[in-house]
Amino acid sequence: MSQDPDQAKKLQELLKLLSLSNGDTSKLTVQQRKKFEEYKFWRTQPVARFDEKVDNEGPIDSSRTPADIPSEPYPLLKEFEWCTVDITNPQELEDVFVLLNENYVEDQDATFRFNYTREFFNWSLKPPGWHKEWHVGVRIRDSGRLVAFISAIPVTLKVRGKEVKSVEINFLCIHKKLRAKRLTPILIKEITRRVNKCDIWQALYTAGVVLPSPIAVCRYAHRPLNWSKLHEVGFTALPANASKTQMIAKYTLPKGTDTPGLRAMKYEDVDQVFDLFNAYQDRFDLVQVFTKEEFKHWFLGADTVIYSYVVETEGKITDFVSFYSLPFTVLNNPMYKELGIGYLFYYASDADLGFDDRFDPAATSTLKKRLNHLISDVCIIARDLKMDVFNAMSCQDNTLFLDDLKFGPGDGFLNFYLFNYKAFPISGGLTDDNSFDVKNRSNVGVVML
Ligand SMILES: CCCCCCCCCCCCCC(=O)SCCNC(=O)CCNC(=O)[C@H](O)C(C)(C)COP(=O)(O)OP(=O)(O)OC[C@H]1O[C@@H](n2cnc3c(N)ncnc32)[C@H](O)[C@@H]1OP(=O)(O)O
Repeated sequence: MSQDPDQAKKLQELLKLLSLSNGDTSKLTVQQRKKFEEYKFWRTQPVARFDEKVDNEGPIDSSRTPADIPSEPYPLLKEFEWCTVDITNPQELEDVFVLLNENYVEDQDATFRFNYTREFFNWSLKPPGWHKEWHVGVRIRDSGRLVAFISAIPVTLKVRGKEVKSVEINFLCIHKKLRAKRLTPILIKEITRRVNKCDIWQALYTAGVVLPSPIAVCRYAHRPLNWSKLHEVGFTALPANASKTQMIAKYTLPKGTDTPGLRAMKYEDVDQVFDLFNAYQDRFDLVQVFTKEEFKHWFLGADTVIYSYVVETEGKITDFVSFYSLPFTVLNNPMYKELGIGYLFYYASDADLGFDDRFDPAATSTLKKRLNHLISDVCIIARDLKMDVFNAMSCQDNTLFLDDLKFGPGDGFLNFYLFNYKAFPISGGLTDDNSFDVKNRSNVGVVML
């Protein structure tokens, strides 16, 4: 790859964007954070200070009821107006994905963009119990143009065994031209108001940026499925000591899957998979509790977005795995229009369910073997669906297979936050030097889109 300064800068941005670092952690910077007092907005919110000692887990402020919450939206500058985005209306849905596709994440040279689709939004923003009022937008009063968005969906969390009625906040986005104008705090206060009005006081959210205060930190990992294409579009560099042929050989997967009984999940499987899934999730300290209806939505609710598979042996389902698709559009490239990207979502296996302790060496070894096999097959399925890279995080039991299956640690970290809830830290699957913690794994059992 040529290394003129522009090219090098671009490459660096791209690596940051998808965090494909080929396992090179030497350039990792320690995440910078301000002092708590310098977070002008966050210091006013019910969140823990950095390194605050937690005595008891639970709500920070539980003094209010919906009647104490204002009925009117927060004031905005007169050029702007609030809107509730009706994503069942094709034009309004279009407004959201134009905003996100153009402003959510993009490298500076406008070479790549997330290619959010209608199907993706219908799946991610309309789970059972969704509220229209929780799809909050800001429009320019004169033109009606949507320039900011934030969303909440209802979820039930379980934090170390305690159920917490919450929302998940996602897709916060402000048009590039309106950045650094303190619109974010207003959007957050407005969505908080709308959620509080429904008598919900806690939220889960994730961000790459460090805010007060993460309860867990996970790291991205990337498994190239089509190394030549990733290289050709400038996503991944050729290491100095390797040839292209060697890199292609390194990442070549077997021709077909080889787990007997592996097949796409069907509606008829839901009862069995639901029980297996709940039994498996029980091991983690932070999970989302799904109703059966939610389970169907999240795992079977959107063709071409969510892919779910099971392993069935003599009528019994022993394993379940799912991943979702969120491609990048490649702009201005003569050869490629799109990069296919798969994201590991939830999975479950009965491999170690017979053990009392998941860290028992025999339990670890049996689950590790099973997961390596299963996820390797999932990578093959993803490759056959024309995905070019497969992403996973260091959460769940993923550290048991990430290194073995050639997932390279990314430059990106994801911080997990709870709003208005104090909790002891939860391990995110990382050691002190930020490599994957194979021994202790992670106790984060929630996967955020
Ligand atoms: C009970 C119900 C509760 C519901 C609410 C729960 C909380 C939900 C919280 C939201 C969860 C979102 C989950 C996701 O969707 S994370 C995804 C975030 N989106 C993107 O990265 C897309 C591209 N970026 C943008 O659109 C903008 O850069 C954003 C909107 C991110 C910031 O725009 P801008 O750069 O123009 O900033 P500002 O001048 O308006 O505002 C500056 C203030 O905002 C604080 N800031 C910056 N980034 C984030 C961030 N990602 N979460 C929370 N706070 C953030 C910052 O520390 C500062 O506060 P303080 O340092 O002075 O204190």
